[in-house]
Amino acid sequence: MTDKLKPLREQIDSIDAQILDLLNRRAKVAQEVGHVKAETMAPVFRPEREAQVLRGVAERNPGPMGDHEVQTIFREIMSACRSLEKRVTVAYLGPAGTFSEQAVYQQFGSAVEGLPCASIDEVFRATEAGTADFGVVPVENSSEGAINRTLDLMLQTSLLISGEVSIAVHHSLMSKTGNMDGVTVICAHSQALAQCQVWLNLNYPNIERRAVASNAEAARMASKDASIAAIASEMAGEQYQLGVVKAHIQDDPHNRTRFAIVGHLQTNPSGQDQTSLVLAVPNKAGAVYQLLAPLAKHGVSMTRFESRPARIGTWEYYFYVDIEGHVHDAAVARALAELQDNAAFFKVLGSYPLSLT
Ligand SMILES: O=C(O)C(=O)C[C@]1(C(=O)O)C=C[C@@H](O)C=C1
Repeated sequence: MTDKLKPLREQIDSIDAQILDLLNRRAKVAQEVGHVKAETMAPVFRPEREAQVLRGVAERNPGPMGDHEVQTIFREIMSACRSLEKRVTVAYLGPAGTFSEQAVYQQFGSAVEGLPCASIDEVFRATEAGTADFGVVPVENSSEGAINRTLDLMLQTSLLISGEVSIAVHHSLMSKTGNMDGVTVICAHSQALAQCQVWLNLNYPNIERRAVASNAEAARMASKDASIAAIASEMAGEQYQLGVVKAHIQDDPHNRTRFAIVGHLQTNPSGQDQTSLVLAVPNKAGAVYQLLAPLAKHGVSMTRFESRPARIGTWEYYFYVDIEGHVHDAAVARALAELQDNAAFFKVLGSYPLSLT
């Protein structure tokens, strides 16, 4: 056994030495890129370039390593190289251990400075003020729909969307002891309580449910008090040393949340992009149909259409629309110019690479 292992491990050692050498050669080139960018004040984080690199390695991957695993490794390599140019600070809805934090690492890799914020409003404020280079905010959940606060803030902000991330959301019921003995209340964010309501009605119909600021806050509370159980990610549970009563209790096994990366950056085309808009029309028959007609005329696909009541009285609704393509694509530019002419309100929230997952 050991005789057979020894030469194989020697091969691995030799390959590791080559990988290490290549990684550092890549890092030195990234440092040079950093110097060029510093001279021209160019942005360090380039989402379109990172998306192209990650798509490229998956396309060229001969296996046996899976495409997702290869992309995860290259995401970390770019994160480490980027941090040699500048360590990017990213604000998110905290505390640490939330799905928002997971979204930060999924987009930026682990060589990033996370800035946990108490609310979605604060994520926008910190990014607008430059305390953080970027912010990560939840946009919609596959079972609960839009995150209305984010949509409302998108309307007012000067920030642009520069990327999106989709996270699989798995909730676990956890407590200090790992069982429900003596538990009188189950705490979680209201969204998580809603996403687990069928399971909770079946299994713990008589235990009080209490909405708190975040799932991570629920986990922190449960770590201090044995009468409290929390619904949170297992990552949050580990952080607060909770025992798992039952894993994956969300009603929809495919539950996902989509997050937007917001910042001051205008992202260049990556080849596979999406553009987010907010629109409003005068309140008359056929207005929405007319408004969207230029998209069909120029062959631009709409991938999302969401309405929010306007609370200022002038128009009835704001429409949040995602379309395929980048504002710099000729067909998209033509469609948007015509669309803007018919709209009572028109705002481009940003063009950015489609998320990998
Ligand atoms: O190509 C660049 O602009 C780089 O800075 C290099 C690099 C990389 O490591 O590949 C790092 C950071 C950017 O976000 C994109 C790519």
